[in-house]
Amino acid sequence: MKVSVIGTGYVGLVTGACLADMGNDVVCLDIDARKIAILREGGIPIHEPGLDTLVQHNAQAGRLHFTTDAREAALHADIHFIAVGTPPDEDGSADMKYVLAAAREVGRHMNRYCVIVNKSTVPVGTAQKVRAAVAEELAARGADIRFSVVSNPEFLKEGAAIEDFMRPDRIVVGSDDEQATRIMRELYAPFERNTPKVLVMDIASAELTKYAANAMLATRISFMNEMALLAEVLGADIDAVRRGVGSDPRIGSHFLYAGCGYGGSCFPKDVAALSRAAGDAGISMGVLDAVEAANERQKELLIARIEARFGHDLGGRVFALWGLAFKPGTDDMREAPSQVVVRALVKRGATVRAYDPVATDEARRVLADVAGSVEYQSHAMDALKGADALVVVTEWKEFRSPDFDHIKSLLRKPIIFDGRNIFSPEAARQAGFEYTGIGRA
Ligand SMILES: NC(=O)c1ccc[n+]([C@@H]2O[C@H](COP(=O)([O-])OP(=O)(O)OC[C@H]3O[C@@H](n4cnc5c(N)ncnc54)[C@H](O)[C@@H]3O)[C@@H](O)[C@H]2O)c1
Ligand SMILES: O=c1ccn([C@@H]2O[C@H](COP(=O)(O)OP(=O)(O)O[C@H]3O[C@H](CO)[C@@H](O)[C@H](O)[C@H]3O)[C@@H](O)[C@H]2O)c(=O)[nH]1
Repeated sequence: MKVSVIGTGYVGLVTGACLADMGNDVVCLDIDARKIAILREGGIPIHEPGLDTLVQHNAQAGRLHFTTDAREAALHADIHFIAVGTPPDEDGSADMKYVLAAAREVGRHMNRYCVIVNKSTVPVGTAQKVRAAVAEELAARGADIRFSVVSNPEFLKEGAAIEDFMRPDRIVVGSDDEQATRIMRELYAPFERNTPKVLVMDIASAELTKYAANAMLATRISFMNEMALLAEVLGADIDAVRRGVGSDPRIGSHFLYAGCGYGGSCFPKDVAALSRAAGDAGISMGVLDAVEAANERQKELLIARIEARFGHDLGGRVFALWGLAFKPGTDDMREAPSQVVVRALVKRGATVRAYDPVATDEARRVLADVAGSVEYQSHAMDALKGADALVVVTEWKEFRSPDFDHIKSLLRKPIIFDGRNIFSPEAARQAGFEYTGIGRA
């Protein structure tokens, strides 16, 4: 099928590459000429395992093209995916300006019936706004062309995006139009060879499903983070509690890991946007507000621990920081807890010696305001030299099998603050470390 993907960011690029790999003829559009130039030259602008090969393979096969020309994309496709950003507005609500601009581009140039698919995470009611924007553009040029708008939220996780897209748990399609539903079913038919995956529902329910899923996952994390604080005080171990709780199939074992808070481009903004939308609809969502508040507190936890150990004034101290990305497997720094930790350490006078396997360039850009006090290292061990303590913020695999003797020989003091509970407290203590995890006595 002929597809255009509007917005070649994280979701757009994964969607475009995967749909091309399934045999569709895909044009990816972006207003960012730099991104498109990188893609045309065979590079990719983000770090996502396997994505470079998938993009190159499909581009070479002639199924995946990149353009900044909205007209070219509009004329090419029968299905247009809108996958642009929906960042938080000043009041926390989702900013729809990119989605509506993308819709207008389609309306301005389309020349035949098409399905416009909203893949961006958008509040309930957006499909109607998209429809109105497209209709306005058609009317402005006196064109009488039929089109359908459907909602098809994306559930992929960064770091596992291709696997998530290609082996979905479910594909949610919100549609009130039989022709559009048929086209979407046909597009996703390759995923349904063994089990049905497409859940067709009304548009409002599809739009809300996306926010409800992210809010539920964020709630689990904040719940476990609060439980971790309690476990510490009561002398319990949150990791044992996690295993005990998660083995109940009604609860399940995923997304129960306590740590130094959730980050990323989705949970923080989507929880805030849902709470805001609920407020606008006259519903107060106390649970969601508590989820947010608990996460803000959790991101400050490592600093509180460091202060309790070293005092408020950290002038002259050096901290080794392992992990900058908001989670392993990505170079994404959006809302990363590391940003809170680094800025707080620097504010108190410390120097940060940071290492991340892939996010250093992104971190340099995002943390430019504290550049003078952050030294980026190319190897994990180099970050430790002469540091007062090791602070673990992201649980990259390469940190998981530590040579404690080596770490100890490089640090000025054998102290570890483990913000992701990746080390065994017993092993660390046996090796002579002062070890502090999250929710572990
Ligand atoms: N990142 C994720 O893991 C993820 C997962 C599921 C859903 N989502 C949702 O998907 C949407 C996109 O997220 P993302 O992380 O891919 O965003 P992103 O910021 O990485 O990319 C958005 C892209 O859209 C482009 N763009 C903006 N306006 C445009 C226009 N009018 N025409 C063409 N291109 C335009 C931007 O230049 C940018 O490259 C958001 O609503 C997000 O909440 C994200
Ligand atoms: O048990 C856990 C699991 C995750 N996290 C943190 O939660 C954040 C988000 O992690 P994850 O959900 O794996 O990453 P995202 O790529 O942001 O994916 C989420 O957000 C996407 C965008 O909406 C959705 O599509 C995905 O389904 C949803 O998992 C990260 O900071 C993790 O460190 C925890 O603290 N504990």
